[in-house]
Amino acid sequence: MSREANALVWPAGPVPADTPLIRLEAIHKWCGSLHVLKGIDLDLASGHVLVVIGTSGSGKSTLLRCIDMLEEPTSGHVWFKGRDITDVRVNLNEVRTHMGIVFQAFNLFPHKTALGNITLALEKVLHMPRDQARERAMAELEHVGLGQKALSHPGQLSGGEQQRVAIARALAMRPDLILFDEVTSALDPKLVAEVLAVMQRLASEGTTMVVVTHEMGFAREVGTRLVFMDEGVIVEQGEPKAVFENPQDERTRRFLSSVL
Ligand SMILES: Nc1ncnc2c1ncn2[C@@H]1O[C@H](COP(=O)(O)OP(=O)(O)OP(=O)(O)O)[C@@H](O)[C@H]1O
Repeated sequence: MSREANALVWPAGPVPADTPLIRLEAIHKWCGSLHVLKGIDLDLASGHVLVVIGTSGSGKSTLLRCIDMLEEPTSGHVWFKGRDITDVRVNLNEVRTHMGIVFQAFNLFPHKTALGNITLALEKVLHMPRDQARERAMAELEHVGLGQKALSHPGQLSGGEQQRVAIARALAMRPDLILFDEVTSALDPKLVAEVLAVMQRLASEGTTMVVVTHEMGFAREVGTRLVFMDEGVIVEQGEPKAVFENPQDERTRRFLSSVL
């Protein structure tokens, strides 16, 4: 059965107060003969900023993409607000309107303005009337400090500004959480700080976020929970400052001493 043909109603009624926003249960992911995720269990409550750090190729981005099922786990379950979204009856397009994702590549339409890119998403995905969509898009551009650049095209914006437009586009959908997949990795170092500052502001406003990052300062200072991955497993997790100051596992110690 194709998922798009499915019409399981979302969300499935009231969610009990103690249900985690996201629960990953025994997630395995194979890519051909490569065992990329080797049994991931993870709960995330609303309001947290979960930072995922680790060695290159350890499976961080794959883990992130399993959360919104852009990568389908080979086995295991992903629960979102108490519903198992690995269930083939769930319409993933519907689920994804509740989860924003921002990638390393900005994925903006070059022929549309910053405002037009966000308005279009609201019209197409949420079927919002144009005037209302423009109003919300403008508010989100102001939110990320780009109100003055609303009518600029992506080619007229710096990489940092384009990424902030992409963040505003994700915010405009009013998702329950936003996934950030190495969003500063392609940026000129001097533009990284402006994007991280926007993310820090969102965190301080209580936005639930999962952030795959190589920015250790951000991970330590802004994260409320930290996961360290190596070779497809979560080696260590905890409160970020505690993990940075007193890593328990030798692999975490080795990694932190190589990057700090
Ligand atoms: N679709 C795929 N097909 C084949 N191999 C894949 C696929 N997706 C991921 N991999 C492999 O899985 C491993 C984990 O990749 P992933 O991008 O999740 O790691 P990462 O921790 O985010 O790495 P980095 O920090 O370098 O971006 C890598 O060896 C990668 O080459």
